[in-house]
Amino acid sequence: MLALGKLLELTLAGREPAEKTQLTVEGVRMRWLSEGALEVRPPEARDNGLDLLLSAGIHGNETAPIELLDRLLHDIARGDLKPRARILFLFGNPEAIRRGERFIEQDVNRLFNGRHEQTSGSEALRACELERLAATFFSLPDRNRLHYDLHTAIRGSKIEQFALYPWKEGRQHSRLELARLRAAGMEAVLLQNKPSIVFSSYTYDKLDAESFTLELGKARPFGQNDGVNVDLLETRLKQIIEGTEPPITDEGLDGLQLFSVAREVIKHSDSFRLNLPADIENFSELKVGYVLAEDIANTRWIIEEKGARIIFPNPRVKNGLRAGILIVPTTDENLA
Ligand SMILES: O=C(O)CCC(=O)N[C@@H](CCC(=O)O)C(=O)O
Ligand SMILES: [Zn+2]
Repeated sequence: MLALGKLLELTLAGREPAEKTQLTVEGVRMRWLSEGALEVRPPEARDNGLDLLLSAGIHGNETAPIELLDRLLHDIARGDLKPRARILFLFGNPEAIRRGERFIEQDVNRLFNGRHEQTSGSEALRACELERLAATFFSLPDRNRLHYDLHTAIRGSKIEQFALYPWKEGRQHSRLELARLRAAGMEAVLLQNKPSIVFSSYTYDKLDAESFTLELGKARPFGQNDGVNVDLLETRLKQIIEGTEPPITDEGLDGLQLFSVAREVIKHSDSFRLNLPADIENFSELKVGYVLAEDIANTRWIIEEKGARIIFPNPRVKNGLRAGILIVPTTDENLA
């Protein structure tokens, strides 16, 4: 296998490769761009016009998605997977990956869409670099742009695999992309309804990609991901990469559950208290009238929405950040 196929090993060791560019026997060019960043380019005659950004390890302890990208890269470097798409592989937070932590000082996935400019430190610099790498990658005209930012969650979930679809004023969510996600094993999609500071929102909003955060299961250390079944996603990604994806029909979404955001629960102060059991699962339902959280000056978050569910509850986030998302079921009537 070509040495550049070992991007994860290089990243874990904090090493630069001796050769920055390598060619597979099929003429696929692999180019190391920066720590945890590698571009794959098919020979021009095989290029099908898709630019695919695959990122993982934006949170360093979410290892199943990192292992998945590592397998895809190995296959490409060995010549077993023959890309027709241009691909950018990104391991988001190398230092956090080395330490097995979600982040070191700041959550990188709260530093996009300009947020990194309002702060300092190595993770702000990394967010800036990830924006630059993505912007350069998605700068070629007349190409299809697709970004999957792969994650696993802190807690268990009533719905194991789901996607979050960013929002942009005047842009409709694509039914075709949702059908593709369904085929890739996603059981639900949260349709966002306002701007956000996560990586997928940056590439959706600023770079015109079809972008998604994908949640694939529960976060575990390297080598302990048997419980995270990414078979359907892995198969679909290989088909997308090789240009052999079965045609997606835009008719039924085949049971894909759709949700919209009712409210983001923001932690405003150190007095913030979340009234949920520590082991509550994502997508747990909350009854109308339930006092979900309390914060400074007797402010209370009370459930008003029928059918409300909670995802990503986390009272330990920094003040000013999202400590959970309240979601409600929605329909497919506004899809393009
Ligand atoms: O389990 C959790 O609480 C967080 C899992 C995770 O990292 N999710 C992403 C979602 C990004 C998005 O909103 O699109 C995150 O919180 O950064
Ligand atoms: Zn994550």
